[in-house]
Amino acid sequence: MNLPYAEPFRIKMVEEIYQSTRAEREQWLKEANYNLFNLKSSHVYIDLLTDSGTGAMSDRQWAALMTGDESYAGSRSFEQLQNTVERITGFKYLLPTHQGRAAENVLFSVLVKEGDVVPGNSHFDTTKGHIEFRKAHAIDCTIDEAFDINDLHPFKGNINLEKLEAVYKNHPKESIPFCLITITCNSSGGQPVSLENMKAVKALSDQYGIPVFFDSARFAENAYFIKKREQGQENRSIKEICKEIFSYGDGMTMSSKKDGLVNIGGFIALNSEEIFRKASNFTIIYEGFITYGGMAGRDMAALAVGLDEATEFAYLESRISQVEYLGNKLIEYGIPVQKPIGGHAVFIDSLNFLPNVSREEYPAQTLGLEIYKEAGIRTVEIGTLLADRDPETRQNRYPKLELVRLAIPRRTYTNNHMDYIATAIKNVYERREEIAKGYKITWEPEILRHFTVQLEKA
Ligand SMILES: Cc1ncc(COP(=O)(O)O)c(/C=N/[C@@H](Cc2ccccc2)C(=O)O)c1O
Repeated sequence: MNLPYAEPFRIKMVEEIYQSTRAEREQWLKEANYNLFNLKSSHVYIDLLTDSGTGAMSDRQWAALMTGDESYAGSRSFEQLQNTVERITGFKYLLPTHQGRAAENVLFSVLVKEGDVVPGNSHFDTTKGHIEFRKAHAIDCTIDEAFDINDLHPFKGNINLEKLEAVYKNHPKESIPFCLITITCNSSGGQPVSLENMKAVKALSDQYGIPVFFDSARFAENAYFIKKREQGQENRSIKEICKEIFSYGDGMTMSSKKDGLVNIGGFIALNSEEIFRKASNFTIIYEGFITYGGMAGRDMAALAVGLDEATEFAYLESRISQVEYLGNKLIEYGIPVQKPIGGHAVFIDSLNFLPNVSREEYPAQTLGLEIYKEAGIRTVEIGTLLADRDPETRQNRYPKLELVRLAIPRRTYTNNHMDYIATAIKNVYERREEIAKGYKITWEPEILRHFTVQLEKA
């Protein structure tokens, strides 16, 4: 009999988590203005709000913390990180930042100006926010299959080359600073981009003289899907595939809080010395000197180890199998989810789940609140709230998919927790007809409203 899969690690430290009653949770939601970001972590039993910075570090990463070099300039830890980034990505120049959106802020301060357009697959919230904040426009060229949750296309993060070429033809080259490929594609459900598509995007972009950058938050998970799903890749190592991925780009931004396996950190990595020099000035203004950029030496040391661990097949097989385990349980219960299951999260289609809640009353947010009430599980809305209002018309932008994301932190929960989550969602699904009213906004900020929006029952 074949031996079953099991984690390639054992647990050496645990952190207590707390159960609560439904009555307590209903009160806490009211106090939180029905925004799950406002809950105290001690009021959350299983936290699926994000996979960003919420994973567990390894013993070797904790050991690396003790060796951190906190020198202001020329830190040994920076050198370790720089060598690791170059070895994995091939990019020569490195600028650390305190997290991913800081890397976007620095790089876009150099490359993005008012009136520009930035095509790509689906840009995620802070990335789009940093483009629109500069009065530029993000253009989503994702393949149409990505928006049919039942279509089993293996690479739903792919860019439609006709859509991309139309952008290149309809806008002057000077107003297209770069094409951005997000790997994996968070907004379409943690869906990967194939090597073939990356290669074709790079060739088309070279033809029009447009640079290509990667938003690389979950690049290792993308490489895993390439190895498992793309013809001819099955015998290559994750690290070999990563090197080829980045060979199709001119640079990258990175939120190390995901596939860096650390709790804080980000970076920019580039081949262009000119862009590096210009971005260095903004790093000094916004983040810190260019050999630490808002990160402590110890965090850079832990990140150097984390990047090596995150690009190992055994770890990725374990991490992604757990997400798939939860996704398959929900599919077994008949719950509408984005398929194939994403790399870092399971995404529930709230429009199919709650047909009686109108889009104007934020069905995905409504479902997330019901799941919390049911079992103390925190999720996040990836739908109209996250999509923000149109910068010009200030009208709600209704995305094709109205999703509740169950983001699974790395090396943190067991499959018992996955079973608990699946049962809780099944319970809500069985009473979905009773849920007919959603929520309305009582206050929201100008941009990136989903983090701080305040709501009340409609
Ligand atoms: C593809 C991609 N590119 C850049 C960044 C910015 O990186 P950073 O500034 O956060 O380090 C992110 C952040 N993604 C977080 C954001 C979030 C959303 C909801 C709840 C909590 C957090 C998430 O998906 O969970 C990302 O996904």
